[in-house]
Amino acid sequence: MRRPYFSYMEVHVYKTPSEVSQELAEWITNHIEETLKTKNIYTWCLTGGNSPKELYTLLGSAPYRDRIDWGKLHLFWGDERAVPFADDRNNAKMTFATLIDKVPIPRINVHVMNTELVPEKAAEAYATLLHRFFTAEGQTFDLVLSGMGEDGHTLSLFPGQPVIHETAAWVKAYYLEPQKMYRITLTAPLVNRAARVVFLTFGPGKAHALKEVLQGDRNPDKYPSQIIQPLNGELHWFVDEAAAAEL
Ligand SMILES: O=C1O[C@H](COP(=O)(O)O)[C@@H](O)[C@H](O)[C@H]1O
Repeated sequence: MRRPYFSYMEVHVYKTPSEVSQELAEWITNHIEETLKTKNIYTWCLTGGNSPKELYTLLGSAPYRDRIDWGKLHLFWGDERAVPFADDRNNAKMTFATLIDKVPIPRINVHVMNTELVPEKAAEAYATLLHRFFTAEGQTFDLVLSGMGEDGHTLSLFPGQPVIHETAAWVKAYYLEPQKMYRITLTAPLVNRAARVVFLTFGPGKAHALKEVLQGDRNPDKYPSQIIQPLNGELHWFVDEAAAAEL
């Protein structure tokens, strides 16, 4: 088994995707409550994809909605497809529909990637925004929620793309030829300084990639999720039994 070198890693396995979402809703709510006992704001980087929809719906409903001090949260996104906000493929659009429109968070605390700009400018603008919250060293987000595709990608770090190995820029835009689309993504140097990174992933289609990411030889070009290794923070995987079947 590949030995992780980050400070802490835990794999949380539950029977069904719904159980995973419920446990993670409780876990995130507890983390927000605990963190806000000692800090005034909680910075949370969100993920797109299908996996978080039930989680977001739970967090936008009682009892979680009422336990969270939404005025102290700042929401960001880990990646975005360079399509208008109104496009169903837009990650932020999905998050508004499932969570943000249901909770009393000030709009000024919700930091979407501006896909009206050309992608490189959108990445630059997002990096500038992030520099208002985080310094060049030390902890960044309180929480990064991430997903993993069947091909092992996370954020918009897709297999074989040079952006996987970015060491300086916090945000990058690039043309993803197989999808004929620009992607805008946070990079490992920023995400790996989060206090906690949580991957949420389900289903038999993810089982092989999950085994390779956690137990295979190091090969982030093939399995980009391996590049996410919080330096001083915690890494958690919330998965269902089907995704965990090959571990
Ligand atoms: O392309 C993307 O996919 C991943 C994984 O999505 P899922 O539907 O398999 O959960 C997601 O984390 C990322 O934000 C999205 O842009």
